[in-house]
Amino acid sequence: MLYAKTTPEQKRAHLRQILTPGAARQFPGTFTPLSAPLIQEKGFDGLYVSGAVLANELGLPDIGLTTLTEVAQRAGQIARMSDLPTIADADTGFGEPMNVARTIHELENAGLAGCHIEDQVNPKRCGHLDGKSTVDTETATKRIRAAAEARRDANFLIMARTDLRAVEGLDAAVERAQALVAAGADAIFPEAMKDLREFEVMCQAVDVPVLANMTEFGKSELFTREQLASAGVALIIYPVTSLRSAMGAIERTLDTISAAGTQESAVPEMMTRARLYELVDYEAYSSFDAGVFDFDVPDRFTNQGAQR
Ligand SMILES: C[C@](O)(C(=O)O)[C@H](CC(=O)O)C(=O)O
Ligand SMILES: [Mg+2]
Repeated sequence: MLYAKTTPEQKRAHLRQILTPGAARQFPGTFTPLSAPLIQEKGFDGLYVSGAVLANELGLPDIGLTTLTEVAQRAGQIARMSDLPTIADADTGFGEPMNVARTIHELENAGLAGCHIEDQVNPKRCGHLDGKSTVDTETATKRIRAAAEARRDANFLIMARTDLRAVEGLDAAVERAQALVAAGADAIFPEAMKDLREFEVMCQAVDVPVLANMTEFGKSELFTREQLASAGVALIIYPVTSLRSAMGAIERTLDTISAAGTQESAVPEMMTRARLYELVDYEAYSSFDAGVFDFDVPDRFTNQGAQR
C-alpha cells in the first residue's frame, strides 16, 4: 500500500549486485507510476525512466526541453512505487558540471538507484536520429567526474552514455567509454550500436557493466535477452516500449469510437476495472481504513472521557 517498502539505499545496493557482465537484466521503461507495480509483478529486474518518454508525454520532442525538476519529480514518483531499482535518463546532466552535481543530489533525493549522463552537445537529440553532435572528451569526462564526486550514496549508479558510435565510429566510442570509466563511470551506455558484435567489442573493452538500448525504430536491431547476454551485456532497457504500446492502443480505440459510435469492440483489449484496482491495491486501503475506523480508543483519550 502507498509505496515500496524497500529504501532507496537498499535498491541501490541491490542494483550493484545484479549488474554483472552477461546478466542481461531487463529494465522496461515506464512513463507512469501505475506501471511500476505491474513491471515488478511480471518479474523484471528494474525500471527505466526515459527522457524521451518524459518529454513526449508532455507533448514535447526529446531535445533537452524538460527540466531537472520535472525529471526528478516524475522519476521519483515512479521509483517510490516499486521495490525494484529505478534508473533515470539525465540527458546531458542539465547544464555545466556544477549542474550535473546538483542533478545527482536531486535524483538521489528522489529515490533513484542511478542515472545516465550523455556526451551530446546541448540541445541534444534522440540517440538514434542522425545529425547529433558530441562534446570533446574533456567536457564529457568532467560531467562524469562531477557526478561521481557529488553523490552521497556510494551505491548510486553513475552511468556514462556515449553517443560517439554514430558520430565517429566504434573505435572512437570505445576510446571514449574507457575515458569515461577512468573518470568515474560505474557503467557504460553505448548508444546506437549497429550489431551484436559491436556490443561484444564494447563489453570486452571496459570492465564495468554495459547497457543495451533496445528501442524500437532505431539503429540497433531488437536482439533477444539471450543474444545480448552472450555478448556480455549487463542491462537491457526498453525505454519507449510501453509508451508506444499505450499510444498505439489509444489511437486504435479512438478510431473505433469514431467509426462505430461506441468503444464496445475495443473493451476486450482494455485493462479491466478489477485489474486496475488490483494494481492500485484498492483492497489494502479499504482494510487499512476499516482497521483505523474500528480501532478502539480508550475512554480517557476521547473527548467524552476528558469531560468526565
Ligand atoms: C534511451 C533514450 O535516451 C530515452 O530517452 O529513452 C532514447 C530512446 C529513443 O528515443 O528511442 C534514445 O536517445 O535512444
Ligand atoms: Mg534520452
